[in-house]
Amino acid sequence: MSFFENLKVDYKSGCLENYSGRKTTLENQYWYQEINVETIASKKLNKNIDIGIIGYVCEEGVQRNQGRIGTKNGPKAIRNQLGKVATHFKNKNIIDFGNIICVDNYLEDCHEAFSKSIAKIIQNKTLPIAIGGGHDIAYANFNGIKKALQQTAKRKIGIVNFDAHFDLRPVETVSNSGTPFNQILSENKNVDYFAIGIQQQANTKELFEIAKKLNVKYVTNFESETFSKDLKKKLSQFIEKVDYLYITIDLDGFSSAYAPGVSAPSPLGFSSQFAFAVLSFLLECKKVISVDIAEMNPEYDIDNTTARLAARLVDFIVCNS
Ligand SMILES: N=CN[C@@H](CCC(=O)O)C(=O)O
Ligand SMILES: [Mn+2]
Ligand SMILES: [Mn+2]
Repeated sequence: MSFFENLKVDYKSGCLENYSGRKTTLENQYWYQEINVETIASKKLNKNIDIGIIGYVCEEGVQRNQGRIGTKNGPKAIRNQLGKVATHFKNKNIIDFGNIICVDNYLEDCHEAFSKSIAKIIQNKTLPIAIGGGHDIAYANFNGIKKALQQTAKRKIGIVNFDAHFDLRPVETVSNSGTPFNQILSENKNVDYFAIGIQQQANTKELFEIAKKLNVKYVTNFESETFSKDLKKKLSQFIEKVDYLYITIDLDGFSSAYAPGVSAPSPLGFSSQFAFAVLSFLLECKKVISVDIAEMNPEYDIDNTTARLAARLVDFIVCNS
C-alpha cells in the first residue's frame, strides 16, 4: 500500500465486525452502535472526526525485552469489550482506523508505519487513542506527534506515563518495549517526561540513575495510593511548562488485582480509582494531543478484567476530552 511506502508492515482497515454487544431497539446506547470505520490511507479524511482509534498489533518489542508474549492480541481483546460499553457522550464522531500489524521482527518498520498513521490522525485535528501492543508503542506514538507538529511553532511535548517501569533502558543492540523513553529523551530536546506509579522493586538502581540524569519527574506506587494535593501540584507545574501532553498508559502500572492480563504484572500497582482521578485531571487541561494504552496481554487475563479496564479507559478518555 502506497501510504506505507516500502515499509515491511501489514495493515487492516477498521472493521465493524470487531464491535458487538447487547441487541437493543434503541439507537446510540452502546459503543458498537456509535463507532464507524475507515482506512488510514484514505485520500481525504472527514474533517469532523473527534476520536481515532488505532490498533498496534505487535509483540516484537516485548519479545526482544525478554517479556511474556501475547500483546499482539491486545487490540482485539480491547475492542471486544469496548463494543459492549454503554455510551453517555454526545455528538462524538469516533472512527476506528484499524490495525498496524508487525511483520516478523520488522519492529522499526512497524514503528514508522504507526508514526505515519498517528501523524495523519493528529493533522486531521482528531485525537488518537491507540491500543496495543507492547509499550514500544510509545516511541512510535511520540514520533507521530513530532511529525504532526514539524511545521508548527508550539512544539514542547510533555509525556505522562502511568507505569510500574521507567522504560528508560539504554538501547544496547536493538530497541524494545523497555527502551522507548530513553530513545525519546536522547533523540529530542523539546520534551519532558513524568512517570506515575514507579516501583522500586521493578526498576534497577541503574534505571533510577538514568532517570536522575535525564531529569525525569516521577512518583512511586506508594505515592500513587490517592490523588494527593502534592501530586496535583507537581502535575500542574509539569503541564504549565509544555505545549502538548502525550498520555501513555502501561496497564502493568495497575495492581494485578485490576490488570492481570499484562506481560509483567504488579502486585503493588495503583488502583483504577487513582488512575481515573489523575486521568480526569490531566484531560481537563485540554493540551492532550495523543493517548495510548499499552501492554494488554489477553493470554494472562482473567475473565477479561484487564480488557474491560482498558475499554473503560478508552470510553473515559472519550467522555472527558
Ligand atoms: N515495557 C516493559 N518494560 C519492563 C518489563 C519488566 C519485566 O519484564 O519484568 C522493563 O523493561 O523494565
Ligand atoms: Mn510497565
Ligand atoms: Mn511500560
